[in-house]
This record gives sequence, structure tokens and C-alpha cells, in this order.
Amino acid sequence: MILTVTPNPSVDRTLEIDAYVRGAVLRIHTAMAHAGGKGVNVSRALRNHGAQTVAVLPVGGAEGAQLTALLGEHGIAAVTVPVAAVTRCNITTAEADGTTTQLNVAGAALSEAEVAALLRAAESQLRHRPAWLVAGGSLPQGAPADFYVRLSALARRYGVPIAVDTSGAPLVETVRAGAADLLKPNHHELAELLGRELTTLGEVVDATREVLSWGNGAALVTLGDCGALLVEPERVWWAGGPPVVPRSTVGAGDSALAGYLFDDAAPEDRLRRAVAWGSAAVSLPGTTIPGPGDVSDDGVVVVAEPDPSLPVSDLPAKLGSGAARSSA
Ligand SMILES: Nc1ncnc2c1ncn2[C@@H]1O[C@H](COP(=O)(O)OP(=O)(O)OP(=O)(O)O)[C@@H](O)[C@H]1O
Ligand SMILES: O=P(O)(O)OC[C@@]1(O)O[C@H](CO)[C@@H](O)[C@@H]1O
Repeated sequence: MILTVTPNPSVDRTLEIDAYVRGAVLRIHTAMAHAGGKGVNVSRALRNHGAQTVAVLPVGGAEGAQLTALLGEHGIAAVTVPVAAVTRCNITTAEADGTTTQLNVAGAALSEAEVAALLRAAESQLRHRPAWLVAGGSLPQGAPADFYVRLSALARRYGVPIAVDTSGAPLVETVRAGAADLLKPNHHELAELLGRELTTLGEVVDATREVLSWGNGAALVTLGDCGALLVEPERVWWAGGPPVVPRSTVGAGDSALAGYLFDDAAPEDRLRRAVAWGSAAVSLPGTTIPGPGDVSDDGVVVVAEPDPSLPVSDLPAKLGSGAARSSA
């Protein structure tokens, strides 16, 4: 079983439009709602592929009730912690050319008692010794920036490895405390964390290893349409898939993380699956999370110890060839 904790979940609303025009009246082709939040999406991806998972999350108000109902529709086993604040709705516009714009709400405040209740709910599931704890997303107001560090301490008490996918202050707190066995930043979050531009593959790998040297285990660094890196202290792999016509990129990173964690395969096979699941998510509308029928790892190329001098933006073109495939 894989346990996920999403302190700031959302009802994700997606509006499909031709093109975004500021100040205009825009006609929506399709509007849809999905259960969202990073940990929730990881649970959805795992569940779609038949893996056991439990999602822990706070819910409040009418949107909280809708989120609970959506989780039920997705078949997710959820431990919901009732809170006074109304669960947020995040809005995405998905344009016909594949541009995805996310409007993410801060999320209403949790009280100290509600934060403590969320940690207790997580601990009650950790007693079942899940294979992984996945902690994902931003933190709601009222949750301390070191929330994931506290969660990590709990996970370690039960011998459960923890994967963390967050950004901003909670990411700083987590990595500085060496609290993660696996990190899932994208390269922009990594650049923001270290306060420097990361242009080449070598710069991304060095930056990641700097973060690992603070006591974190390994990192799955996703690179959007340029694939993903799996970085360990001594080894590194890159993987990229064939070009995809994007429909909505929301949930691609979560699907990639779920693909990585799905089972205990060799690192390069986990990375291949991460990229296959992430790429599949991009071609699906809204926060639709792929299942086995959507995913294929045909054409996903994995390269061990890729050339550090390559610009990240050149990776699919330079490494995604048949010639590179043999070096995996
Ligand atoms: N435009 C794209 N075309 C093809 N594959 C993509 C594209 N965007 C993302 N992917 C795939 O999905 C994976 C995760 O994407 P990305 O780096 O955007 O994650 P993220 O920023 O964490 O996303 P999110 O927070 O929305 O879940 C990538 O490693 C890649 O395999
Ligand atoms: O605001 P956060 O917590 O950083 O991100 C929340 C979110 O954008 O992440 C998921 C996609 O990864 C969406 O389902 C959700 O709306």
C-alpha cells in the first residue's frame, strides 16, 4: 500500500477554451471537475493501475463534500479530516494550442488542532507500514512550513520511506532538514530553491546532488516536455518520451511520481515508467489521471550518465534517438 497525504487538496476545475484573451468574454467549450491536489493525484494514478493506496486529506464545506464524492467516484480509499475552512477550487484554462494556465488558490487556514488531527490521521495509516508515504503539494495557511519535516519524522518512526513533492518554503524546510527519501521537484522549483539558473543537464544534476548532500535520498527531477532525470548521489539517468500533443499538463508530475513508486523495479525501469505515465497525463483533459489503457512506454528512451554539457532544452532532440537507447 502507498499512503498519500495532501494537506491542501482541491477540486480542480478545468475550462477548455480556444485561446485566452485578457479582458474579453470567453466561451467555454467544456468545463470539468476532478479531485485534485498532488498526493490525491498520486493515489488516483496508483489506483487506476490497480495498486493499493490510501489518501489522507482535510476536507471542509461544500467543496470538501464534492471532493469526497469525487474521490468515491475514482474509487480512492480516503481518510478525510473534517476542517472548518472550505476546501479550495483551483482553476485551469486549457487552450486549444495546449497552453495550460493554472490559477491556484492559497487554501483556507487550518487551525493548530486541525493540523494536529491531520498528522494523527497520517500516523494511524503509517501503523500499517505502507511501502511509501507520499507528501504532496503546497501547505494551507495555518500549517507550519516544517509540516513535511514533522510528517517525515513520523514516517521514520515507522520505518516508512517518504517522497515529497512541494515547492517554496515547505520545500526549503524539507530539504534543509534532510527529510526526504525521494524528492520530486521540477527543474524550475529546483532553480528557485537554489536561487540560480539551471540551463545544462550538468547544472541540474549538480544542483540536485547539492540538495541530496543535505541528507535527502534521491530525486526524480521532472523537466516538462524535456523528460525527467533520476539523480542519486553517484548515478544519474535521463529519460524522455516521444513528442506529445498536450491537452492539459496538470497532474503530469504526480502521474510521473506514481509511475516511479508503483513497484520495486530497477531505477532505470522506474524512471521509464515515470516518463510514460507523465507523458500520458499530458495528453488527457483537465486533471484526468492515466490508467493502463492510456500508457505506453514504447518510444521512451533511458540514458545512463547523460552528457552533462547538454542544454536541458536540447535533451529530447539530442538523446531521444535510437543511438542513445543502447547506452541505458
Ligand atoms: N508537454 C509535454 N510533453 C510531453 N511530456 C510531458 C510534457 N509535460 C510533461 N511531460 C511529462 O510529464 C512529466 C512531468 O511533467 P512536469 O515536469 O511538467 O511535472 P510537474 O511540473 O511536477 O507537473 P504538475 O505539478 O502539473 O503535476 C515529465 O517528466 C514528462 O515525462
Ligand atoms: O497549489 P499546489 O498544492 O502546489 O498544487 C495543487 C495542484 O495544482 O497540483 C495538482 C497538479 O500537480 C493539481 O491537482 C492541484 O490543483
